[in-house]
Amino acid sequence: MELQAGEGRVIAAAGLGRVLVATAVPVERDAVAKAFGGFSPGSDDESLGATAHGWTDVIAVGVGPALAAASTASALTAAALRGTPYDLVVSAGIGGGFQPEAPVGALVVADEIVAADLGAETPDGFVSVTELGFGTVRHQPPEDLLRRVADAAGARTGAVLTVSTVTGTAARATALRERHPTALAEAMEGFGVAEAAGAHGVPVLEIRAVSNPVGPRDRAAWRIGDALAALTEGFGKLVPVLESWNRHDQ
Ligand SMILES: O=C(O)c1cccc(C(=O)CC[C@H]2O[C@@H](n3cnc4c(=O)[nH]cnc43)[C@H](O)[C@@H]2O)c1
Repeated sequence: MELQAGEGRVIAAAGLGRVLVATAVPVERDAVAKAFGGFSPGSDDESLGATAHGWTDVIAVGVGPALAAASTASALTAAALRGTPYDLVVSAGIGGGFQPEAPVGALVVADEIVAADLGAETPDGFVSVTELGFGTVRHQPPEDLLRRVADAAGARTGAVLTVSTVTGTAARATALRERHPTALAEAMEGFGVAEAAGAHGVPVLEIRAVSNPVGPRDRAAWRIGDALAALTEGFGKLVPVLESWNRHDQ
């Protein structure tokens, strides 16, 4: 069914969920929006660059966990104040893939969203803020939904790490994998988006298309165009899953 801008409220009223997709940068936002048939006029929130697709808004929230958290929280609050709250938040974009499990061009759906460098270095190694007694370093997407999304999109599932510094050495890639053996990808926004969603009591997913291997810095190895194409193709396949998702499925 082709939806026009503005129909989101009607659909939400009928019980289907409203979805906020948060990418870091506009080129990722546009790649996701393409899967929904491109932009529709009548954005719900022009100041945040939101683009209405009936039941889904796709916005660029900025690079890094702090800006992503602040922008996502603003969008969630604005929607709630309008009386059209979101039922699901999806952090999406390109990311680094741990080799060989997540090759360039692969799609990864997070079964855990982990803040991998939020903690303290000690003589005995890294200690997370949770181990230090402060807050959480992980968010758990709804199991049933993430499996349905991954199956539909042909994606791998595993932990997606959020880092503030892009990994640039083999030693750091190895250290991350030792601490997080199920990690398939790293990126810079997922945990921030998840913290905002958690503060609003809204479930979260993270979907990453692999643009580069996690490891020694090699700009020539980036395949951003391929990753953006994979993002569009993946979202195209999972639109029906999101369309039928309902917060009562949680
Ligand atoms: O300068 C570098 O070596 C470098 C390598 C990979 C990515 C970057 C970025 O500045 C992109 C940050 C942007 O893209 C996401 N992203 C893509 N690949 C990775 C990665 O390997 N590790 C972390 N983040 C990545 C990220 O979510 C940001 O939105 C620079």
